[in-house]
Amino acid sequence: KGTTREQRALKYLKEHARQGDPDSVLETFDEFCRTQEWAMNAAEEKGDILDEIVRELQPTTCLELGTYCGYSAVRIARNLSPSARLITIEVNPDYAAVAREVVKLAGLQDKIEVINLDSADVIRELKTKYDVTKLDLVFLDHWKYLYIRDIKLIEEEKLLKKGSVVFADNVIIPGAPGYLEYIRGSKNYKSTFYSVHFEYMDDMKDGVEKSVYIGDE
Ligand SMILES: COCc1ccccc1-c1cc(O)c2[nH]cnc(=O)c2c1
Ligand SMILES: [Mg+2]
Repeated sequence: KGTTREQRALKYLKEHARQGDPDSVLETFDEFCRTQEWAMNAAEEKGDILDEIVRELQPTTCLELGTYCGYSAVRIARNLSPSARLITIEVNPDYAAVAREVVKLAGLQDKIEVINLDSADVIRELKTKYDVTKLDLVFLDHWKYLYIRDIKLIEEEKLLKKGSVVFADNVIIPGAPGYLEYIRGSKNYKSTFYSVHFEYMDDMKDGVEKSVYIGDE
């Protein structure tokens, strides 16, 4: 058809969602994934846990690795306080382009910055180029073998503080064994595993891991 799945999803959102209404964008995206085409959104049970974390933590500075079409970026940002910000990194230019449109459709372009670069390169520049001092929330949802690389980089950059939350998707499917071993073995985190359904699949189980940073600042 010449269009990509992500472009078809965006078209559906533009035709069916209410402009400027994040809840409508998310509901419409869920409807698309349930009725038209599956997409790898941190939705349903995963999204509910994410909502709970954001509402309880009330983070000021959030970092998401793996924007895809912007579903979880909108899900996070819709619950942020007025001055709070989300930086989301997407290495794939086609995904980043769609995500920027979805963020605009939700009316959240003032809270969300989509960066189309490699996550490691951006993490190294968060303090100098992106005016970040500390990260209150990190959401890992990009390539699973990069979770451990990037969390170590975030620690090296001293971007976490006591109480910062690192939330990781897909720790069962596709799985992030190295990351789980690392984070659960580290004295600097208190980790909790949640068994959840895989997005939009009632007969498949996945897992998400919530880790609270308790280490030295
Ligand atoms: C394109 O693969 C889709 C797929 C197929 C089978 C199993 C898992 C996944 C999957 C699920 C997710 O939530 C994901 N989240 C972020 N980056 C991913 O690559 C990713 C992959
Ligand atoms: Mg995921």
